[in-house]
Amino acid sequence: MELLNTLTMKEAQQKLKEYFEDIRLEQEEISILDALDRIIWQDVYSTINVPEFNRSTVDGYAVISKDTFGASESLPSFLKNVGEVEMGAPTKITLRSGECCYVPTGGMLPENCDGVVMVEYTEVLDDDTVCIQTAIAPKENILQLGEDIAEGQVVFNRGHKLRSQDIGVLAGMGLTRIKVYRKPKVSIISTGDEIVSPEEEVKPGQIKDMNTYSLATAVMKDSCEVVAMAVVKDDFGLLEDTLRNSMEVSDVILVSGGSSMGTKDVTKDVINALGEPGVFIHGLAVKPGKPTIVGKVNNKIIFGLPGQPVSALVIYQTLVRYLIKHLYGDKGLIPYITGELAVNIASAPGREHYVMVNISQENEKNVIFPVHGKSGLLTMMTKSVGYIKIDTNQEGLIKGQTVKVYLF
Ligand SMILES: Nc1nc2c(c(=O)[nH]1)N[C@H]1C(S)=C(S)[C@@H](COP(=O)(O)OP(=O)(O)OC[C@H]3O[C@@H](n4cnc5c(N)ncnc54)[C@H](O)[C@@H]3O)O[C@H]1N2
Ligand code: MOO
Repeated sequence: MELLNTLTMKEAQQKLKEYFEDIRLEQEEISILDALDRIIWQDVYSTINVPEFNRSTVDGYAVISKDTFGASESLPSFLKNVGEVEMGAPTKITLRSGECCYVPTGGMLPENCDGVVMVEYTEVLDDDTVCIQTAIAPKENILQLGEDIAEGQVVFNRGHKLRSQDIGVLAGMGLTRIKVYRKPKVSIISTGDEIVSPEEEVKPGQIKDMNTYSLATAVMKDSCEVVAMAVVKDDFGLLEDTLRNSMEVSDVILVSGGSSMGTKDVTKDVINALGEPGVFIHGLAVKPGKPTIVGKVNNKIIFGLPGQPVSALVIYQTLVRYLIKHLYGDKGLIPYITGELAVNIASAPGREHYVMVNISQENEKNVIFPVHGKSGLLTMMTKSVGYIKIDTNQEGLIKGQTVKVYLF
């Protein structure tokens, strides 16, 4: 019997990169309101300064900071009040030594002003005189022209994934449309004679489909477009037809089930029948997820994920996501947090283990608890916040050891 020729996860990622080096997504231009979590296509330069004028960050009196040096509540400085800055309008005031003027938060600073004293530290003595009860340093309580973004500056690099704060900055630079990578189009196919739709009643031996739903939503979360979903019986011809149709409309196809060594596990043979180069990975030295398949046909990427719901999602997170990020040039690192293991965790060397975990916070420390279970039991993942990795050659991890938790 053929044995799975297992690669480490790193080797598999490397191989994926080699096979798909030539596949790139095109760009599209979209409104920034639709751009959350999308990946920037080209470096973004600012054509303006932000802010576009020197402005105050407090409600107070615009001053020449030197005029306040040495001032205190008991020994205040007295400055001549020469007027008021209007919000949202330019000011013509130019301060001379010994003068001040009222400026609201965000208001334009008068010429020569290099700081603002908060109103709390001032007292208006009469129409002409303001008593300053504190000293301020040069540049205190002001934002200078271009201090946030300078004209001509590269604000975002190609490959950056847009977050809400980034979209705010784009708006601040006057950009309401942005070029991003087109979303990868993904088809999700679940195989198995036993799989029925969640709305259907199950007969003995049948189960309700989980993988289509968990994988489709995982893919959406990674800024991909789900173009087709199908449940297919374990039948060579049916799966071949479904895959052929999916290849017409998708960049990536995720098949779950039928990846192992059973007589009805046909995913690998079907991918090979579709064309060259066909399957180039079958078997990973990981747990869960050992029978994973990856193939390439006509520049389309086909994953054969293990049918077990946990294995399918774990391989999605560790391998499929790696490829998706590569496709759209996302340079973002996979975030993790660290914590201390609450207990020993055993592991057999030879495979990289992914152990689901939960976190509790004790004495301001993250304490990490494993959530054990079989890879057919998806609630193992619903009870967890992420997973830790145990290296291929490690025999386990020890209580108290610091570990990285990759969050879902
Ligand atoms: N002789 C061997 N048997 C198995 C091996 C092996 O190396 N040698 N590997 C085991 C491992 S590890 C896994 S994981 C599974 C993978 O099996 P398949 O990819 O062939 O998947 P199926 O047999 O079709 O299904 C496995 C299991 O998952 C359930 N399933 C499938 N699809 C769905 C779905 N869409 N929603 C919910 N649950 C699903 C299915 O009913 C099965 O219970 O192979 C082991 N065997
Ligand atoms: O490794 Mo399989 O992927 O768990 O049950």
